[in-house]
Amino acid sequence: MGAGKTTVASLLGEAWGVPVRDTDHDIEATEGRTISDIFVESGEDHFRELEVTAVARAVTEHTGVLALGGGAVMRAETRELLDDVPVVFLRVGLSDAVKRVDLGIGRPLLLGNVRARIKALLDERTPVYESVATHVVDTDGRSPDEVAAEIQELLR
Ligand SMILES: Nc1ncnc2c1ncn2[C@@H]1O[C@H](COP(=O)(O)OP(=O)(O)OP(=O)(O)O)[C@@H](O)[C@H]1O
Ligand SMILES: O=C(O)C1=C[C@@H](O)[C@@H](O)[C@H](O)C1
Ligand SMILES: [Mg+2]
Repeated sequence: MGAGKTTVASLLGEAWGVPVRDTDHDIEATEGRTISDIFVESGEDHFRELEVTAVARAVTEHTGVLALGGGAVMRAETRELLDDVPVVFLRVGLSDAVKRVDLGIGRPLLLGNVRARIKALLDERTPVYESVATHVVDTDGRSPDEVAAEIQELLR
């Protein structure tokens, strides 16, 4: 969270003239409720089920840039769906992530101590992100435009 997936996907879509999708947005549109409400009303496990379906649908229907939710690749089913496509891991360190997530509002997994929650998630997830990624781009201290430019070079 706060790595810039949504922001950078949108910049890449503009640069390449291709459609952009974001599975978090797809889930909110299909459900007619926010991610926060889904977590509170139905729980994280239910959100993860919706997320697998959303990624499967996007991978089938969509050609262009796809931004995932921050926890999507923690599910093996989702990782398998990404086997045949380039996957960019936007790496962010604790301090830049904390600055970017605006107290964690709208990000239910960050409720409580935002810094501690991000640290725990980064520790748990970084090896998985690295294993799924075909490309890794550092985002600390760099603007979204700089990050998007590096990805354009990598995927040229
Ligand atoms: N490289 C960057 N430098 C500074 N701010 C950034 C950068 N990338 C994104 N941001 C800002 O950080 C915030 C979070 O970005 P964004 O929503 O794109 O992250 P995300 O990875 O999609 O998060 P989530 O996993 O919650 O969907 C936004 O306000 C965005 O403008
Ligand atoms: O990192 C996560 O687990 C999440 C990230 C967001 O993109 C949303 O998918 C949701 O807030 C959960
Ligand atoms: Mg996002």
